[in-house]
Amino acid sequence: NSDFQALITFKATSDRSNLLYNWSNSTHPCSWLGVTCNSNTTQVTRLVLQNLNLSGSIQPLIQLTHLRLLSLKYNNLSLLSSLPLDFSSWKNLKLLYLSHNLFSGNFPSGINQLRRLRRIDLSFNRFSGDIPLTPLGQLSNLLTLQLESNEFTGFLHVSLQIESFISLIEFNVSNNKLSGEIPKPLSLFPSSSFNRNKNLCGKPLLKKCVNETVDNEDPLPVEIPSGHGRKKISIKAILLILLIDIAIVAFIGLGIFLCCRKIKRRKQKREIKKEDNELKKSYVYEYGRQGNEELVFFEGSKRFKVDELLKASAEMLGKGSIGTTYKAVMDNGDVVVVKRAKERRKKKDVEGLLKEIGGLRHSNLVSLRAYYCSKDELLFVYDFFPKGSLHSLLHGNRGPGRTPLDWTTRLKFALGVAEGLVYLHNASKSKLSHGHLTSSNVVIDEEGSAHLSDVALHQLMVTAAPTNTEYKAPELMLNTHNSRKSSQKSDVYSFGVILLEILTGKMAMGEGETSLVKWVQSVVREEWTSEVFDFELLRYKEMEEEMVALLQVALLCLTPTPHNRPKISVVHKMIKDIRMKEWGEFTNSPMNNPTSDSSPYLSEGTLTTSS
Ligand SMILES: Nc1ncnc2c1ncn2[C@@H]1O[C@H](COP(=O)(O)OP(=O)(O)OP(=O)(O)O)[C@@H](O)[C@H]1O
Repeated sequence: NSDFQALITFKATSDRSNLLYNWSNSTHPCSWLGVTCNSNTTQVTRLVLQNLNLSGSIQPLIQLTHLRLLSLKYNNLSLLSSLPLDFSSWKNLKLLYLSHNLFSGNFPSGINQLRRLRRIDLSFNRFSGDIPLTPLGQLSNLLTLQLESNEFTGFLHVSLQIESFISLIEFNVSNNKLSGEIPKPLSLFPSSSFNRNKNLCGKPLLKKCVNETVDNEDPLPVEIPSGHGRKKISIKAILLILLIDIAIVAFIGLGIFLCCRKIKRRKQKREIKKEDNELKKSYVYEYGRQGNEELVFFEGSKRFKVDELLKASAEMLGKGSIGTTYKAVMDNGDVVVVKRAKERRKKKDVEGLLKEIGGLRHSNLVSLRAYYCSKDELLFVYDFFPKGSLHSLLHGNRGPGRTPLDWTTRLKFALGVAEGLVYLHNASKSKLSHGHLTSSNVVIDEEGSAHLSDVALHQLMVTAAPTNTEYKAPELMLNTHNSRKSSQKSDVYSFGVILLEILTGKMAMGEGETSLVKWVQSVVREEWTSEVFDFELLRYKEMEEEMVALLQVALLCLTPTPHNRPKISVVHKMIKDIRMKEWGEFTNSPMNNPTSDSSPYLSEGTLTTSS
């Protein structure tokens, strides 16, 4: 086996202190210190040999083509002779940690071909020469690039044609010998990323760059013939004319773009208005024709008449599998959500279950305030939650300007949803279940608490089935005859999917062909657990244990057979146990303090108990 042969050669040349004493023929190489293999124990996938006084060359390890993690931190490894390092054979490598060694020479070649790379740490070595930033910028999965405390020279050149370093969250080239201006894509990193480079200048460093182009007479005047003989136009003037031309074209383009957008928006508004009118019309029609149907309110709600609801200005929030949801602002300022079901039902068939649903009261549920059921119309009235859904907080506006969701807030959402479900599952003898738990059916209040909406609504419907199959438990997918019959155990499965969304920041449908559930399960199987977490969570390194614990809870909820899936009360307890500190402290979360100008990330500090 070439992998094992490579390990033996490496030990022979590098382990002079014989600290790799169990690397012997009497045991299988996959059980050797620091070695992890694939499932058929034929190839090495991880090699972690830190602080083992290893010296000499890593050349033999280049053979390990299935490596995903290589960490050789804190050794005395270097290059033998003047052989250049070529890492291009490590096609599967995701994490590369070579810091605190004696590597020298140019930046190892072939790194920019390792498309799966997420972290590169070459810090505290003696690498010299240029940093090939433009090729490295094409590594679209790269999260960290640590090159500090080496002897790199030259300019930090980044090609602007490509969206360089779009994924990078940590970058450090401090304490090198770099010079010139820091390019724009990198200037967003803190000054600590660039400090101690004598000749580096520009943002974020305080040192301004002095324009080195000499402003003397134009060295190369260009002669252009004119009607009156020859006139000299400088290169500067030509550039200026070109720039003005480009600006005019851009201006016209922008004008056209804005016009198109305005027309499109007007069209959308007209469509929404049409839908609103439709809603109003149907009320008028019903009310006018039958005259005897009214909204049925549940205990504790402020009451109003259907015609008051009619006068309200309505805005469509979205269309779901049940029907269309509107936000309605009444004349007295009251704001409610009206859900208009696609399906018509006879009042006698639904009022029993609706009474049960209307009687549910819990701080993590959206209470049904009222319903309206006539021959042609079925409406549900709820309170309005201005912060919107968990889905929009997690996945909305993922571009620049997004406010990241900190870990504590996410953990609080998870606990809130679990608490709502525990209440729901124990609220009645009829063993109510939610039936369509998704992140868009979890809305968030002003205090940052999660509330389950659309509770049990699908159980009222005959034809409308939940469309988002990503949340459906396997037993609902397989049993077509009974596929609409959700259960408390299928709620637990859907909750598992929501937990994965909270942890990964990815949508349930996943990317490409693979659903989120399948993707997470495959990554975890390959022991890349921490790789699944949302990059917004990567800065909470000290809380990774809590994330891993919540991931384990999520995977338990996703157990394929309902019989082996835990009850929600067990799941709730497990989430509660993740953080042993008082959960009451969550009220300090920045979600609850919108006036706080501190970064959301700082909220983690508020968790330390005073005791
Ligand atoms: N009480 C509420 N307050 C604020 N927003 C709400 C409320 N109820 C629902 N919404 C939002 O309105 C939008 C439309 O909701 P709707 O339930 O009709 O569809 P959906 O949740 O996207 O789809 P489906 O329920 O079929 O999965 C969603 O973005 C949802 O988060």
